[in-house]
Amino acid sequence: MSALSNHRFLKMNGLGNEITVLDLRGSLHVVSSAEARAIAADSRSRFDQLMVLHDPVSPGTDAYLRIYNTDGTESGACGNGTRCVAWAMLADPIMSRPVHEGLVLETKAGLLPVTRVSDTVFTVDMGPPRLSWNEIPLRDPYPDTRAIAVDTHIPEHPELQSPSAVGMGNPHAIFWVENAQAYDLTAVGPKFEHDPVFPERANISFAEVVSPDHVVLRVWERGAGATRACGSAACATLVAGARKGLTGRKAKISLPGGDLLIEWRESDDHVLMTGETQLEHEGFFVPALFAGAA
Ligand SMILES: N[C@@H](CCC[C@H](N)C(=O)O)C(=O)O
Repeated sequence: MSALSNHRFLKMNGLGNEITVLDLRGSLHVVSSAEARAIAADSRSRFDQLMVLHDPVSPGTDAYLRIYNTDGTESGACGNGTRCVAWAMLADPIMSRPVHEGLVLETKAGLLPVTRVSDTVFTVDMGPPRLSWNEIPLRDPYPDTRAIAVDTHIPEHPELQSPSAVGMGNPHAIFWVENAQAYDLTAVGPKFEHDPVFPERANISFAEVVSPDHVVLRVWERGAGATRACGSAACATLVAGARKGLTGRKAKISLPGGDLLIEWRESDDHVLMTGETQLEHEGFFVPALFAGAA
């Protein structure tokens, strides 16, 4: 029987980005790719990202997070999911413990300090953007210009060329377009996600600048497909927009699921993301879910 059988989970969302939160603190179990896919396949626990809490690793942190996409692959960052985890650690009657309000979470990509703005609104310090080609990562060296633009295109859309590339603990490519609604994400997204220029694949964004402090964004997520919101993509977009002179260092990023406020702080180069979280329901994994999943 899987260690996850009968285990409690929370189904949440961050602006419609579907998040399942699982608390494995106190356990040595590491969710396998097959277990993550099985959890994603069930309608009660369906997710774009599965956020798994483990015991803290580095001194001064409150939990270590493993983040899984729908396809079972792991990511170093998920902004919307991090806000959901913070809510669970502070407000869920079972997951919350008497911790201080200023949480510090850790992922394989680094530290994520979180502060609570109101009951359901949190700010995540997503850290500094990664702008060199080997940190994003890209296949080939690119000079660090005002906005790194990578050479990728698909024949069906000759206008979609040279997206900005930014790492936010995960790889992002941003196309600057006149109308973000004009693209069929399911047709175009996977082609760019798997472009060999991105050795670890990439999250693909279509960004429409409304004004220097407002961008409309649609995102095809690596390993999860079209989602209603992607926090790290919103951060990457603001950074790339500011470097290109299209936006200021603070902007509202409007996604299909709602708005995120993003600030690229001048004093320490960190990117701050503020937005809502919502609890949908709690549940328990039925043992049959993991039949055949190692
Ligand atoms: N939705 C997330 C990003 C999730 C990770 C991504 N799909 C990846 O594999 O890089 C967010 O809110 O940041």
